[in-house]
Amino acid sequence: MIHARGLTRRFKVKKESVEAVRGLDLDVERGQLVAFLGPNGAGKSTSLRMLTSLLPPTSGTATVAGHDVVGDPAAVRARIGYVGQKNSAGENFRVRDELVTQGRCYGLGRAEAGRRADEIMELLDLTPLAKRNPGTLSGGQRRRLDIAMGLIHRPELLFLDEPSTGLDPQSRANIWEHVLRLREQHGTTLFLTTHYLEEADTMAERVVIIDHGRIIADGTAEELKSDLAGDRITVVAEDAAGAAVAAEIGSRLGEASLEGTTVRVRMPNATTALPGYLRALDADGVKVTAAETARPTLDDVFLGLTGRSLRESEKETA
Ligand SMILES: Nc1ncnc2c1ncn2[C@@H]1O[C@H](COP(=O)(O)OP(=O)(O)OP(=O)(O)O)[C@@H](O)[C@H]1O
Repeated sequence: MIHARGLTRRFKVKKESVEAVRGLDLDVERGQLVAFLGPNGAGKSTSLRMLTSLLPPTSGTATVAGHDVVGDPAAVRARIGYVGQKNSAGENFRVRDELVTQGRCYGLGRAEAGRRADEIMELLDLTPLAKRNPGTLSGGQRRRLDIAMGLIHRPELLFLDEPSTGLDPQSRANIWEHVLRLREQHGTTLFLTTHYLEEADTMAERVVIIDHGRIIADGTAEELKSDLAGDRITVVAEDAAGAAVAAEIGSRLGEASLEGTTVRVRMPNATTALPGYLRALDADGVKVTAAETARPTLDDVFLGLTGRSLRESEKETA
């Protein structure tokens, strides 16, 4: 459904050249749900704009829904939907009329556009809101309308740029419910960017992480976490001397780091390793005041790969 090779985009800013995307290689099969993650300025939107044929690449190629984004952008656009970060519906018409107008823009006849609007409102639970003006909808309802606008022409592939940003947790969950339903009922391929690591972790079957314009990780959330981050044991020793011994013993089990009286050890299978570790500490006379194990998060994956936290990078560049 998506095949990109060496996709690159440079921007000229004054006399400087900014390499927003550097040689993106990506294959997405039909029906996949891919979350595209990365800090601000990593190149997510630029990649999306190239894949949706809105922005020509500086170099490289991409075939999307069977057509070349540069050679045949109209064919690409007819087969994909794109839901950007900004609202796509205006405020002049009622919800149903907005959808019908959008359908007409895609070349549907009046009756067909009406049928399709009704169908899509049903799918996204917008039917009770058909006569409302978009300006009066809640954030979550408005976002569902944006998604409906992107689906009016039955695209095989839907790009969503930050579909749940700015919504409260309940509305976010509701958007996800609808996105998953879309995939289940229609087999739509979904490619979305999100800032919410937990959402990408639990909802997407594949996570692609981009940083400084390059893909640095690609796999299921589980694969990335066990290959690139590992579990973590944290123990707090009673004093610094004990912590130093705990770090030394920990380094035999995995990658140990010491901060004050806290020792963190990264390793596979922390829960089964913990009892043995605590026994070894006890045998060496180290007094432990707290101990816990944690499964890694996608943020740990990013930290392991770049030495930066995704959340910190977000704050720095925000
Ligand atoms: N039209 C443009 N002109 C100049 N530089 C640009 C342009 N568009 C993007 N860039 C630069 O390219 C880099 C990648 O930007 P992009 O918007 O793709 O990142 P992003 O990962 O989508 O970020 P965000 O999460 O903030 O949306 C940034 O350094 C940005 O400043």
